[in-house]
Amino acid sequence: MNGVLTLLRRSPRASAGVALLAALLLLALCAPLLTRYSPTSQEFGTWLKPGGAHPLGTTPLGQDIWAQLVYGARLTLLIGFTAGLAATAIATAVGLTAAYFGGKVDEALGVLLNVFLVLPGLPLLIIVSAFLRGGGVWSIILVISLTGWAWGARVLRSQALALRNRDFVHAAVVSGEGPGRVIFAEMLPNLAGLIAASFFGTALYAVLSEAGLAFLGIGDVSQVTWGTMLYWAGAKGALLQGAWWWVAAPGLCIALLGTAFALINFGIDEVINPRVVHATRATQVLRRKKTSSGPERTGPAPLLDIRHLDAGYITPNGQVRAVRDVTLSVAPGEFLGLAGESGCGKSTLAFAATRLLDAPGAVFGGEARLAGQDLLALSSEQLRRVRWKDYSLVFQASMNILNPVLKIREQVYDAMQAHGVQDRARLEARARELFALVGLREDYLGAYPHQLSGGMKQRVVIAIALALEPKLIVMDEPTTALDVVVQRQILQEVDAVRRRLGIAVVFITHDLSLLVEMSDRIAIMYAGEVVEEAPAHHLYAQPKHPYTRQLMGAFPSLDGPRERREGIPGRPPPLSQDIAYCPFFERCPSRMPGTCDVLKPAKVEVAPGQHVACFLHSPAVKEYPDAAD
Ligand SMILES: Nc1ncnc2c1ncn2[C@@H]1O[C@H](COP(=O)(O)OP(=O)(O)OP(=O)(O)O)[C@@H](O)[C@H]1O
Repeated sequence: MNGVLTLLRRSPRASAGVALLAALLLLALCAPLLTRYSPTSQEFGTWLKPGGAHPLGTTPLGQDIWAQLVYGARLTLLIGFTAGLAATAIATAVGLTAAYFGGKVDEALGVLLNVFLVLPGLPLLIIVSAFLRGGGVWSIILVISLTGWAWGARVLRSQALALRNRDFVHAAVVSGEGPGRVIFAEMLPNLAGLIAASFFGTALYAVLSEAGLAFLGIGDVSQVTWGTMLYWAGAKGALLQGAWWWVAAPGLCIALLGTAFALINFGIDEVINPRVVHATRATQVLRRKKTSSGPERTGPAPLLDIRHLDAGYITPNGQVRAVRDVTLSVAPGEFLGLAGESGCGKSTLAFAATRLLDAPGAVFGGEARLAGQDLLALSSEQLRRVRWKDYSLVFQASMNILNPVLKIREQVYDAMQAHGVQDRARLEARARELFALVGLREDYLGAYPHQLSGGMKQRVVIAIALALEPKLIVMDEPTTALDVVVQRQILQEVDAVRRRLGIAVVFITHDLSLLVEMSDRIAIMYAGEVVEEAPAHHLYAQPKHPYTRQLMGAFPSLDGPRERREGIPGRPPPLSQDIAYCPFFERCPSRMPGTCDVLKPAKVEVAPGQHVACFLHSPAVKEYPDAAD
């Protein structure tokens, strides 16, 4: 309803179209009030001129033309609306199914679509209606619906394809919502304007097709429609007899109806296009959790256990191995920070381990276990059940997962509903509780995403990620787009919540000083490998890997005077090549030619919980203690 009001307010064309359509609808509905005569009765004089009891005269069969016009409006509008609805329903179903499923489904539907698009409209209509002759007005509706859906389907498919790649749709998929729910609850509302425009476009096509078919004498010409009026006027030589009004009246009505549909169609386009252009947003949520024990770790059994994970991208120029033989684990309730320069593979690691790496991304080998369950071996249905409930993920562009046309409340409900919580009172209570947890006022539940600031949307996404109390949340630079103060506030709240609920967090960022403050343990990645991992305070006080040291040096210290910081000279090796030696060799100030550029250092435990992959700390170089410290 709000949408219709907005349309009328913003578009004078749509208002004019709606007014015209309303007038024609009134004509059809009030037919018995507008004439005393039946449209089919033949009781009057023939070829009477307009005037007196017959405002539009009579036909050569003695029928009242005005009565035919007002009653004819009923069937004409019925055909327009019903065929428009049916064709739009087919177009929407085909367009969205093709876009959502993609691949072979899209190809098959694309072939069907192209066949219907290249078949010439009128001949097709004539052939199909010849087959369905005798079915009365419903066969005409069927013919028009079957021949009129393809254009709408093509437009809807291309828009739905763009929508399918939007973050909020990805987030809905990974949060466990089934295809039906994603299509109808997430994608469809965003296509409402386009679907409405498609409906009015198809209704216009239906009215014109009916008139064309009727004029050619195809279909049931005993029915009274504006089209069959034209047919009889032509067949009886109305123009030759000088009865031009018999042709003009239905012709004008068809033109007015067509104009009304076209105006509404234009109006919708006018209003929805800018919205489509401006509708952007950011935030992604997923989840994950894991358990298993790694040989290098002592203490509690890990929740997330990544072993020898190899992942990356398949490009036309070969494989990019962005994650190389990574073994990493996270204990229940632990805050693990993952740091490293841009492009070192942090996001790829998070995506690969949580089964979110889409093509051209691929996992080449290894394991990622969550509470003992091998995530990489799960079917999509099993995965759907695990995500959201057991683990969630908050991504860099975290505001994008919020659907612009749904209220925040529905989006907070969605994840819970997808996992079986249906009771409205429970949903509402939980939503309020979550908002309190992330420091948002409850009344924002009733707002739309555009009414919230970036920081607030970020909190909403984090609230959604917490909705089912997952055991693990992976956060990939979740606050990068926000200012430092908001960033810190949000992180402090996340930390407080995870401590209270015992949730483990994997936190990815470039900002090592932030990690040192927040994390229990930190893993440093370089060129796709984890080169050092250690308890946060240990890493801060005693970084062992030359890369970690340089990375520390590139950030301001937590205390002490302000001073100029230098970046790390040089660049990491390209991840498209094999690196059978220390990947940091070229940039390392302590490199040992003949060793570091020939062999790969294994990870060794240099202090409790501190593992380093560097020959400076391997037994072979223990004789160079000075170099190691
Ligand atoms: N779609 C892709 N196709 C090919 N290579 C890719 C693709 N996406 C990422 N890469 C490459 O994979 C490597 C790792 O990228 P990734 O985004 O995981 O790094 P990151 O450490 O998370 O970086 P950032 O901190 O900038 O997000 C980079 O070298 C990047 O160029």
